[in-house]
Amino acid sequence: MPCNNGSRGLFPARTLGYRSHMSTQTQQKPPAPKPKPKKAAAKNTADPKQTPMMKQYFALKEKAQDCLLFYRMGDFFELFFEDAKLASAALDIALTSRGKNAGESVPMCGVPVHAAESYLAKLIRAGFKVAIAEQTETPAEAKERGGYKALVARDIIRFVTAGTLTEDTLLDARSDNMLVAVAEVQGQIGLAAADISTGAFELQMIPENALHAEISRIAPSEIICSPDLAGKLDKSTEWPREDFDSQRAEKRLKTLYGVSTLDGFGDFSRCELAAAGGLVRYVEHAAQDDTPFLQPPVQRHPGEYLLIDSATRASLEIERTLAGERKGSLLETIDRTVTPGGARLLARDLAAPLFDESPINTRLGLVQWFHDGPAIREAVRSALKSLPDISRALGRLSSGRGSPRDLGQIRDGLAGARIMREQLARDLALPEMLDALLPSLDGHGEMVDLLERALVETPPTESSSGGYIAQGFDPALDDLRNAGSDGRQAIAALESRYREATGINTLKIKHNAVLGYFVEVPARHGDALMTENSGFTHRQTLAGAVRFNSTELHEEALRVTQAGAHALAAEAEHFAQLIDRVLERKDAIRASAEALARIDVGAALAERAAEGQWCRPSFCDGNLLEITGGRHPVVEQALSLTGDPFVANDCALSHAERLWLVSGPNMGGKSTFLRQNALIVILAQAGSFVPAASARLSLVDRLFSRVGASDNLAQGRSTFMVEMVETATILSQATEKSFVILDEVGRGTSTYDGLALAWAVVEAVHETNQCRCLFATHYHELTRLADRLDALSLHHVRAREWKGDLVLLHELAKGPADRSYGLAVAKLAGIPKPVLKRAKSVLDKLEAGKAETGGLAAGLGDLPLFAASLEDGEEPSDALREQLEQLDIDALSPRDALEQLYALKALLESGE
Ligand SMILES: Nc1ncnc2c1ncn2[C@@H]1O[C@H](COP(=O)(O)OP(=O)(O)OP(=O)(O)O)[C@@H](O)[C@H]1O
Repeated sequence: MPCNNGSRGLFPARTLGYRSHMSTQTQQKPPAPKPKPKKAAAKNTADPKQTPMMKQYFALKEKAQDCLLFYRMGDFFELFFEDAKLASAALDIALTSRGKNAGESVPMCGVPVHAAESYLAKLIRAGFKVAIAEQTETPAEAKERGGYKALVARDIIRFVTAGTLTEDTLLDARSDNMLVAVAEVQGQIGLAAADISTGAFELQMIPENALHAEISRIAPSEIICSPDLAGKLDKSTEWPREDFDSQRAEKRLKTLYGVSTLDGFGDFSRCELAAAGGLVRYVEHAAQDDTPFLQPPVQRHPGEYLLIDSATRASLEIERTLAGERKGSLLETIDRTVTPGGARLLARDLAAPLFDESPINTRLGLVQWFHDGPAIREAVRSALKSLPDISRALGRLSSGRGSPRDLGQIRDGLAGARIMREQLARDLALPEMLDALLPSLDGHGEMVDLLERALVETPPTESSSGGYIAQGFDPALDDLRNAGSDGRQAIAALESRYREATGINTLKIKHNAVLGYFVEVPARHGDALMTENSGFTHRQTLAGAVRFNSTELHEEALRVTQAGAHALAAEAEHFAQLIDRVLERKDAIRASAEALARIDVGAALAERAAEGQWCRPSFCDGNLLEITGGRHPVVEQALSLTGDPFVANDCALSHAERLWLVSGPNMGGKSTFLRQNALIVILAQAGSFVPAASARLSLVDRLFSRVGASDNLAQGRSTFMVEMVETATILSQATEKSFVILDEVGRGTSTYDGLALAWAVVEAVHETNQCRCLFATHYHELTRLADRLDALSLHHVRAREWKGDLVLLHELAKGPADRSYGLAVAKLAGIPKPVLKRAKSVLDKLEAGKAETGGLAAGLGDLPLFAASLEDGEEPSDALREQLEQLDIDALSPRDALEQLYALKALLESGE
């Protein structure tokens, strides 16, 4: 039975030699993680008559826990029991059965080994995890060990999970693939995030209320956490608490990086260490104790970034639309990167805009340089296009899953980087960012030369068949190859000689995997070669042909196969040495990859800016947001497909005019205006030009967006409840430096309740949070607030009725809207005429009533302001509270404490 010893993908070259190492490692492993029975596992029914194979299967399944078990049998990975049912349904492949267990037939399905990656991709995407059980010895070894009937030993060589992938075919080239681990130590939360495919690794300590926002920024493929946190995190996998122990974690990290102290990487808190330790252990487990490829951890400080909570992130459709699509998102609209590394970096930048002017300006300087130099931009972008993804090639090589093609990619990527450096260095006035990046594009000369000499031009993705070491690199290898080809020529010559000698023109020398080389003649000539002195030995008779061997053929064949085997071994040795050489320089290679990605992002943003006539934003102190001619990039792009122009609008917020109340008809463009300003803030702080004629802003620390109730954000909770939860978050967290967009707060409930809430929220934002805010509303009554709130001003989107039809101008103007145009919009939408007519008569009645009673907001005229009413509410004295405040608990003996409790209780009952 062949054992795959290819060098890439799921089947690292270590499958066989790995055995002893694995068995010792397996014994040392900490207790297996508690299974999370997300998907049903195979049912292990004890059956006294179980075959040895079934016993082995169940032992492996026990180890695989909540993963589907791919059990290697010959050229197939087989799945049994529940696993087979789940996989056959998910993969749409036939479910069969094999033998019996506990009297019932065993469901089974299988996938061919050579196509396993594509099936795996499907399963992982469907949310499964898969354990790969390989044969760890050959049938011959098994026979030697345990006699004729011995079962081939198998073991799990890898757990394939969404967060621990490295294979090209299983990953999206343009997105990071993040694994997150969360740990809690003494009430503090640590978060570790890593992309195993590139080795990126970051740690941070975060307040619990920022955890979800951070997870939504990272958008991980997989989350693991200790059992006590499992309830707090959706879609997470529990992992044993001991792996999150901070002391063990520290040791694990020191071993991983071969250092005696972690001080050189940062001053990590216990919770950060715990999270990092859990993550490293999980990755080690997934790769069955292979050392994970992880860069030294980078410490992240939340204060360095613009904070965006998950609801805001979702509603602004930054990386994905509300429907979960990349298409239609801000990212898709601005992404002009030409390399996968650049695309991933742009997504990261956009997910975490900065809160520090200096690095933003450094990024903007790069964009500006490419913006102002279309020729160099074009040249750089076309050079980048042809470069391979070095980060991921390096990731695969580091994790032992590399192929000769990955070495070729490193060679081509670094050669390209060197040329790019030469090209860029010709310019004397480089921006600060390029000055800093250029040195890391070079310095690999010797290694690139080596790879150029050693590898063929297009190395294969499989190392097992050889053929990737270039001719002339190793004379001994060339000799072996020559010996092989001499042998093959000699065999060809032998064929002609035999034809002549036997007079059989149809005689052929052929080769197959079972017999090796043999002489074949049609059946009718078989007898002629059967004679004793013919020099041929009979091997096989088929229906139409007879096959023979000969001493000469045997000798030549031996020469060919031996030379071939030696050549393969020589290539494998070179392969291992070349990988070592590359890994010696992995930090420098990674720096080159990062520099290329940054250059790609800079040039891509410049390209986008030039395409859309975007401007460079500038920053100032205070609380300003001054945009002239601002546009919504996604809506503008959508409109351009139909040829409709986008109407640009200005926004001018400052501390003295920090709250704009925007009213106007439905479909008038209120939401678009609100969102475009939020997107401009994100783009600016991410270091991009922005879709506007000019933009000046003071840095925003937190961005909040609360979208209209009809926008279908709510899933699981009622729409109004979601609206209120999000509004509550804004009111409790927005600071003077924040920017808030509130779209139709209060719409999701009865008119009176809605208006009352909207009213109170506007007052609170104005008086307490004092942040910059755009507030869109249909409650005309709110305009009265302009009289009492100094920093609130009124604006509306313009519309006109022309010949009975509504014309939406999408243009923002000062002052309140004159009317709501609700019926006119309904007409536009095609509401039947009788319904419209009826609505009109109801409206007339309502308006007549409003004139009599003063309308919905009658009686609000003498309502005290929000802040004033708060003060009123806080005033009454409270003896109980006062007495409690005076208590010095630390100074109390237990007896005194009890007495105090009695006294407090008595006070409460006295009603004072
Ligand atoms: N500035 C603009 N220029 C051109 N078209 C625009 C502009 N703003 C909005 N639109 C168009 O109008 C549509 C509706 O805009 P939007 O959703 O912002 O209106 P709205 O006032 O918030 O409506 P509602 O009150 O019903 O929520 C957009 O999808 C877009 O097609």
